[in-house]
Amino acid sequence: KLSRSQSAQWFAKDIPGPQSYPLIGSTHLFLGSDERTFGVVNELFRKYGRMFKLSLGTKTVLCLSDPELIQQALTTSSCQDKAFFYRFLELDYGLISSRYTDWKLYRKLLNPAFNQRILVSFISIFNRCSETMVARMAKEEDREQPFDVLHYTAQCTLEMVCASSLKSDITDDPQARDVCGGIEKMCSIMSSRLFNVLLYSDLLFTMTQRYREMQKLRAKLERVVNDILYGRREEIAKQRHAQPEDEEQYRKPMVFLDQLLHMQRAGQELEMQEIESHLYTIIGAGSETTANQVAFILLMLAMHTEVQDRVYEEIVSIYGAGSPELTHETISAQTYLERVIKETMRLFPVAPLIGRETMETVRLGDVIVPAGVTLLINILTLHRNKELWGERADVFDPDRFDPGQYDARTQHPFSYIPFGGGPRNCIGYRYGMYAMKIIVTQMLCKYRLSTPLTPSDSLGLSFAVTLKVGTGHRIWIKRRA
Ligand code: HEM
Repeated sequence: KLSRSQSAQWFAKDIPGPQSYPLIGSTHLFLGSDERTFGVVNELFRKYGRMFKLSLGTKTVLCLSDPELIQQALTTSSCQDKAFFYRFLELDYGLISSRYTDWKLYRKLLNPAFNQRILVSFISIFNRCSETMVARMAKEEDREQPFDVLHYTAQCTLEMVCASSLKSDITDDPQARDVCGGIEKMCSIMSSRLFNVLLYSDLLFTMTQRYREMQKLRAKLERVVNDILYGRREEIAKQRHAQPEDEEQYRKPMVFLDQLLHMQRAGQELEMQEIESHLYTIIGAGSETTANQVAFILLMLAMHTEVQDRVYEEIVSIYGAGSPELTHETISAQTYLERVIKETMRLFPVAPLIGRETMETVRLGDVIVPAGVTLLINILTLHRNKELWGERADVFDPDRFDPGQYDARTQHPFSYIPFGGGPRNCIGYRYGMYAMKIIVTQMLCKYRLSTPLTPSDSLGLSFAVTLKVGTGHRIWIKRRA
């Protein structure tokens, strides 16, 4: 009888892939800087196309590039466990990493916290946080050296998530400001384990300097999160004491933290460890992704000033001059901005690598895949595949998403998945779209953006859970008349 890893290797014997050696697999290919490693990964996806196998230590990873296979992997119920490397996030109970069986209940109970009515009620919060961010940026006006706009968007999106989903105002809190850089650094340490087989062992990892650094960063984050969590818990207890909740009130959708604190499993509240895991997940997933994505959007607008002018014209035509009055209706009317966001997410999807694990034998295309095999999807190379996006796949062209040009009948639905796909897609995609639209609108109302970077420059992309740029999202800002 074959062991799980032997049967995983055996089924893949005829599938093409790079040279692999005992114990290390193909990880020798990934030595060097993060930028080089990500470059090699992307090159492999481009070279092998449809499907190839990659051995990471003793793990067999099936890499998928074909939208049909990706759709199967993301939607089939027996592929809904997360890949082994999500364990490195150390968020075992949060939505992103949890086991499929636990996840089903979590997702069902947390979905209402992202319903349309709750999101619309966040617009004023997002607007206030964006205005604060733009006001902070005044010190960068007309500077000779460009600055990395990510520093500002990271603080802004963290404040947004805390104020909306966690009901906690952390504006200008120095502890919280520290946390932004901390989350970014933690992501970089966690993702560095993926292509370094020596760090798969928790024991070896705990002996490294990176681990110690991670513990320190986590302790800082814990202080902020605990203040929020225990503060809100006490408030709810006081409210309950003053006015006990009736059945109807209890069933009303609440914001994320309240929904979590009311969540019950078999009549019992969740363990504190589970609640904390959910909180870290939502803070990381909600702020890191949106901050990086919006930084890419601002960089693209700075690079393509004709596109920026069109977005600005649309803003003026909807809001007139002066401070914009943002509502669900006006934001929905910003259709050109939406195309710009979609096109940026095509070229620079901030969650570029996602993975699943087969839970039982499953057929993917013409291959029978046993249980325990990791499936890896590279959203960045999928979105730049010339067979799916044409010869100009690498060119930034928001009109690609003009409803007159975009043909949903010929474009495979899984050729564009910036928010993932299937049941474990992004729970916050509408939240993220609102937040990004509002930040960009506030930025462009006040500033005209430019950058020394050009479309032909290499941005030095790398993977650190989210997509990173070596050059930084460097822009200049000039106040509009
Ligand atoms: C531009 C913004 C965003 C992008 C590009 C993005 C992207 C993604 C992707 C690709 C996934 C799937 C991960 C996988 O398959 O393993 C995901 C999942 C998730 N995202 Fe987002 N996300 C964004 C914003 C947000 C926001 C604002 C929140 C919350 C406030 C959020 C919370 C989550 C959660 C909790 C999951 C796990 C869902 C589950 O498995 O049930 N994301 N996101």
